[in-house]
Amino acid sequence: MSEEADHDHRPLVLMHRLPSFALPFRDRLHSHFRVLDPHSSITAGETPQAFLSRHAASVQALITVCPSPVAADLLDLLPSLRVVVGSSAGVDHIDVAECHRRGIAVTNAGNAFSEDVADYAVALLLDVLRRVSAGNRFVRSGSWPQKGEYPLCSKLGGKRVGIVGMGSIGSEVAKRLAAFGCRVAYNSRNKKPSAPYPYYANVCDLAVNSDVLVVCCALTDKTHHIINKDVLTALGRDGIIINVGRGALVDEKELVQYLARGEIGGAGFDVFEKEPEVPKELFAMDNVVLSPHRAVLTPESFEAVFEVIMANLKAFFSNKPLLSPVKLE
Ligand SMILES: O=CC(=O)O
Repeated sequence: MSEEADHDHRPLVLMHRLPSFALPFRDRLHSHFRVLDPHSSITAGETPQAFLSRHAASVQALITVCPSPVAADLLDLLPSLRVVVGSSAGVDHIDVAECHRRGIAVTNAGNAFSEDVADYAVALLLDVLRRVSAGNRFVRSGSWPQKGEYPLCSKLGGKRVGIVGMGSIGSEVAKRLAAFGCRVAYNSRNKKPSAPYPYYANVCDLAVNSDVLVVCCALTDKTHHIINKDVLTALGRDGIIINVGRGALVDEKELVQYLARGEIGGAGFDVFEKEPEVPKELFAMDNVVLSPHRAVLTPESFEAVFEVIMANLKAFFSNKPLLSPVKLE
């Protein structure tokens, strides 16, 4: 770093492995913080590890992007780190317990993505039920009208939708689907006084009473494979699974087999257990809609998340309450 930077007392913020489309935000951070960005500051031939050890000692804040892991090995390189500012809603890539053990605060994207993710969940569900993508393929392949009648699809209104995770994304999904005339119920760690829908403490009970499950809870040790064999069996052969949370919320291997055997009616995935790997069996299934983890990605969401990042950083360095702190489970 330059001598000038040595006399600059603004906190040093490391932007860790940010995708190139997030880089314009770097310039806007400059007004309040010194910004260390390996993308543009790394010396030719230097490894990211070597770059970090050169600058790490004074880094006080880390802006991180999912799924880049933040765990003990990275934290060991950053002895002055005081806050990890997550740019995603999910923080399963951050070892929150380890951060808290070291006295490092953690924040996430708060509600910045909730509306866009909820829109996307509805889009996937509509697509699976009404076969929009499948119809698109049918027409483009020249099958219409040569290959006979296109099969009937199914109406959204009136469906019993079980929402797994009634956080800010879940409540936006509920609001939208209630407006479509769906009967919404939910499962969450706790009953939410603010959610005017039937609550099921057990996901299997929710599945038995649902035509569709929309999965949008946080991935933790407790929710890993929350959608398992028992839940799929309870949902039944006409049931539909939409996952906009994290791949590992669903036992993907089981779900693929249930779909292959016709024991689940359809699925919409924005996330996968080992993304970007997608089980090949899904490619041939017309009752499945696949998406490359894009539910959050709109310019509007990006602007909103930048505001949240900035607000968290400013609050942290002026000893004010954080906007979206992540607490230990
Ligand atoms: O997947 C994206 C997020 O967690 O914000």
